[in-house]
Amino acid sequence: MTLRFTKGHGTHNDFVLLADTRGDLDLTADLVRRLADRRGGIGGDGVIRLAPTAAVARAGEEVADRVLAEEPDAIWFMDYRNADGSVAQMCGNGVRVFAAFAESLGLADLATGGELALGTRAGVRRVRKEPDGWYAVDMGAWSLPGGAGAAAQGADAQVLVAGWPAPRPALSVDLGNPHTVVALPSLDELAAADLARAPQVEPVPADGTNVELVVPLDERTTGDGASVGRVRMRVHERGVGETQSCGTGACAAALAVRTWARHAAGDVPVPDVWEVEVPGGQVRVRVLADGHVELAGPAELVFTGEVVLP
Ligand SMILES: N[C@@H](CCC[C@H](N)C(=O)O)C(=O)O
Repeated sequence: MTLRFTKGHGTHNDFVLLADTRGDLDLTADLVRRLADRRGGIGGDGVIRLAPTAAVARAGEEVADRVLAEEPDAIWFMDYRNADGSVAQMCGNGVRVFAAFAESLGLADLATGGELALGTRAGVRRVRKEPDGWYAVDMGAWSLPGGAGAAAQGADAQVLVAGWPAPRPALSVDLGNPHTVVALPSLDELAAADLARAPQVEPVPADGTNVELVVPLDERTTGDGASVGRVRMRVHERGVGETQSCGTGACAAALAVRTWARHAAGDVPVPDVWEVEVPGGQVRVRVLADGHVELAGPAELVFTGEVVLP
């Protein structure tokens, strides 16, 4: 049997995309691992199945029922799997690439100012295309699981990266999927960090976490006088390892740095727009007034092919 696929990426966070428009593909963890394998398969940080939201609901995922109740137009669902075969709730770069994939299949038209509402395990996500070709996603509500106490302290966890003499304080941020963000004092330390092994997080998160190492950079001022925050980050993704980018991680990084800046600055306003540099490029994070956060960045489809399944 052969399976058609498309390979795509968002700032080099790369995915194998499968168009399961009838919703009958049995995407087992073993199949995901084989497709994502960089030597024996196609290779990717994750596998994305585009399936009818109704089919995902029929398969027993209650979140798909909630998606359709909230937004009946969200007829397509992003079934996201990490490279190790585990299921993840959300993928920010993946949503943008999913939108580009849906356009390529004729399932969405974003060129004329339209919007694509899609289902994910973290709820409905809405994507629009900007004039420069970037995709902007309303990533929904974010939160600090540690609450106001963690915001005031700047930390509710500790992270130990291999080779560090001691753990460092870290802030948990929820983007529909879990993140733990650690500030480093210099770009040299960021570059030197050993992310080949999974960082140790305390308290140990029940469902694992994605870990972002961040260095806040100087703000820049735009032509109209607005301040834009800047952050550089590296990420170790749950279920994958170090990746070149992570969209939900970029949002978590910007939100953590903004939280730290707010507490350090007292009443001085902090930027709502943040440019996040990742090894694979740059994305933009905008903190919205309604408690949501928006992620914008590129999405590329690279090639299509067929894989032979045993
Ligand atoms: N790369 C993603 C996040 C993918 C899921 C993550 N590894 C998890 O398990 O939560 C992104 O761009 O957000």
